[in-house]
Amino acid sequence: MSNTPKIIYTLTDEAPALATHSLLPIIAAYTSTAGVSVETRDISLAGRILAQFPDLLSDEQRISDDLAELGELAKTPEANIIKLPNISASGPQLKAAIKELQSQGYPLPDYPDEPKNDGEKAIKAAFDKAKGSAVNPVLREGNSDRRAPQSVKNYVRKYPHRMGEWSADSQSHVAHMSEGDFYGSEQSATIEKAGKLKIELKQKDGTTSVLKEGLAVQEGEVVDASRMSSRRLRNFIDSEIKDAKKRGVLFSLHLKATMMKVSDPIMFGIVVEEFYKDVLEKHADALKLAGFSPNSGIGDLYSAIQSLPSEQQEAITSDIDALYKERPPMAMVNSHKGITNLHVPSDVIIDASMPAMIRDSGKMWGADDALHDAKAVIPDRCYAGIYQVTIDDCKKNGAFDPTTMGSVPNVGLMAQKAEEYGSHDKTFQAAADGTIVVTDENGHQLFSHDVEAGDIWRMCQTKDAPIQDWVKLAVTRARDSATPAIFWLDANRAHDAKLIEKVETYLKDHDTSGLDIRIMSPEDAMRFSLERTRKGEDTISVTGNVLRDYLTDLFPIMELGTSAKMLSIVPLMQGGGLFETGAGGSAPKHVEQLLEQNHLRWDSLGEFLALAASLEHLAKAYDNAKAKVLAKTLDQATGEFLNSNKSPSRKIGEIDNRGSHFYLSLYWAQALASQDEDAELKEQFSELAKSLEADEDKVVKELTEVQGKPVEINGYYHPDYDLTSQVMRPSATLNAALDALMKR
Ligand SMILES: NC(=O)C1=CN([C@@H]2O[C@H](COP(=O)(O)OP(=O)(O)OC[C@H]3O[C@@H](n4cnc5c(N)ncnc54)[C@H](OP(=O)(O)O)[C@@H]3O)[C@@H](O)[C@H]2O)C=CC1
Ligand SMILES: O=C(O)CCC(=O)C(=O)O
Ligand SMILES: [Mg+2]
Repeated sequence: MSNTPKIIYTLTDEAPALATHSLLPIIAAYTSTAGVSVETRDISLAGRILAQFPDLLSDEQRISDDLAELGELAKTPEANIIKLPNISASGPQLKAAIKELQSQGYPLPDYPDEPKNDGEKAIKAAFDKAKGSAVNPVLREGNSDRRAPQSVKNYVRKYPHRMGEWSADSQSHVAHMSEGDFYGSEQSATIEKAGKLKIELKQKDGTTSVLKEGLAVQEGEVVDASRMSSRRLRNFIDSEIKDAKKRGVLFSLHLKATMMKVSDPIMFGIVVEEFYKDVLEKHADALKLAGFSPNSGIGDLYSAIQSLPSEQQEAITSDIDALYKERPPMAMVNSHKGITNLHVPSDVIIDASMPAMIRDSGKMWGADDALHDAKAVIPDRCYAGIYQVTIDDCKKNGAFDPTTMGSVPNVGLMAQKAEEYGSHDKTFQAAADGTIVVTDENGHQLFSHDVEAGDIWRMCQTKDAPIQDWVKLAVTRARDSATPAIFWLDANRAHDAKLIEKVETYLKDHDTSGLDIRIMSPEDAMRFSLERTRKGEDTISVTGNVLRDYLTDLFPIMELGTSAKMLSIVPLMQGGGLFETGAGGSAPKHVEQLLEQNHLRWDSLGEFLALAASLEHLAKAYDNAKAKVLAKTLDQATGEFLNSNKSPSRKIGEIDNRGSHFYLSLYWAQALASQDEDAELKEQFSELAKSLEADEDKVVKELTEVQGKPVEINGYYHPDYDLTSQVMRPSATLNAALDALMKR
């Protein structure tokens, strides 16, 4: 253990990155009083891209690979990382970020969609390291513990968010495949002896190609493989488009093209091809020439065709407009701007999009700017059913009531790239008809799937140590909060059946006397948890990686209005701590509002909660009494902050993110001034508390009077740092007070 206590605060993207410019100076000033240093590391999309190309950049432009460094740090006991949400870039976002960096003078190459030689292949591979969910799997060397603290539940009971009303005759529903999907084809095995696996495609024509070899597996780890038939997916989409039209409901698609960065963009592309089939077939040659890629969404068509003659552009766009009349109405991301559900693969991300629909009466926005019932297409069956169960419950019992409902915290298996979310380097689209087989070093065959050209095949790994740690975490949580804990595992699914064996074994390692721990299929577990939650009872969900992601948006969004109010801890397996902020994303819409009106509605509650947990961890690890006092008083300040309802408003002229930071610092200083555990802190903060109290009106005025006008920060993915700081720190009075604290 090194001697200097250190917290690493991550610099990310969009709204959380903007908020950091205002919050970090407060955190740095307060923690400096306990001898804690706060260092930043850049894991933003722009930073991740630049770190890939050191040789192309000048000395001033070159930056270190902070993500790689943090990935290593996460494997050590010293790790104390506060991780804010970052962009998990889809193809279009990655290209936009590259373009912006090029325009700022960074000599980066273009993204080669179809690399033609080894040089281009290397460039694509470098960019792809920054693509999709590139950060979280690297840092998550532990399982996840996400919950709504009692203070937050109390706040919501006092200031409940709005929930849309549900009607029993809602036509909204989930549509999933009934055959040919990943669920139906899964094969699973537990590895008996460490070794190496090989994945091959044995083509019908007799040739064999190696897709991957030397894939290391550990003893006791669970591996599985499954296949999504592209033909069956196409058939399914075709019939669901017709069904949506017949029922008069919106057509919407819910995937996770960011986290599942290889398989889901392909599935997204197939849906785009089916929905716009007639137009895409009619103009196939022109669109090929223009470089349109369906996997990037129909938005890509509109940019690609710019290179075509204008008559051809018009012919294509008017055919699309005509097609919309034939097709079912589409769920919209932004009806004013004509952005549909199929525009960009990262616009509709299932973990957040399904809960938002369920919170809003089961409806989504149509092109007419009104809410309508919708068909939510979630092709694979592994997890689709949980949303249908929730919809059925709302139809029967009405919307959930945030003032009375219980809570569903989550203990999620995610360490060491567990399950589907670690499958990208083992996901392939079959180049030809044949069989994909997996064999070990002795030639023993583990899995075999017949595939047709275009099918998606993927393999997942779930290591044994993370499973043991997950079971332990579940038992600890159940004990600490005296709450039933349910393992959401489906005995009829090959992978889950293997996990059930392990869970049953590892539960015996712990004292579970008096605890209510059960294993249920996801749908039964959902029914059980919803029934309890309606009665105000809490139920811990213990799930794999995907359900961890889905449930930690679904329940917080119903219970708290947003997953930003979650406490999200990752106890790292080597003893360090990773403190994630909230469970949601980087809120691009919030950036838009800041740029247009200088108002940032981002709620940093997740950051406050994470910081308190990080300080508490640090206090224990370094036996630092002052850090302990800081953690305790920050908790009190957060309680007061919630109680006084100083969360950012959505309205111009009222306190926004920056105002909420001021109030947190005021309450934190007051709590430090009132405590008697540390006289030095008491003295330092008494003075600050007094000056902040005296200046409250002045600071709030300085923070709100700047609103209502557009601001410029010179970039979206890579804004100017100093300019952004100026925008985010408009109160000279608050800045001076913090400077004075730092100088002491
Ligand atoms: N951990 C991570 O790093 C994660 C990253 N992402 C990434 O974030 C980006 C955007 O994803 P998206 O699915 O749109 O989800 P977001 O969570 O960013 O946004 C959905 C909506 O949730 C609300 N919201 C989210 N966070 C806050 C907050 N702190 N305060 C107030 N409201 C909040 C906002 O609602 P309203 O507009 O009504 O205010 C927002 O528009 C993507 O690039 C995605 O890959 C997504 C999830 C996790
Ligand atoms: O890493 C990502 O892309 C998203 C992560 C996420 O949604 C989550 O962990 O809840
Ligand atoms: Mg999520």
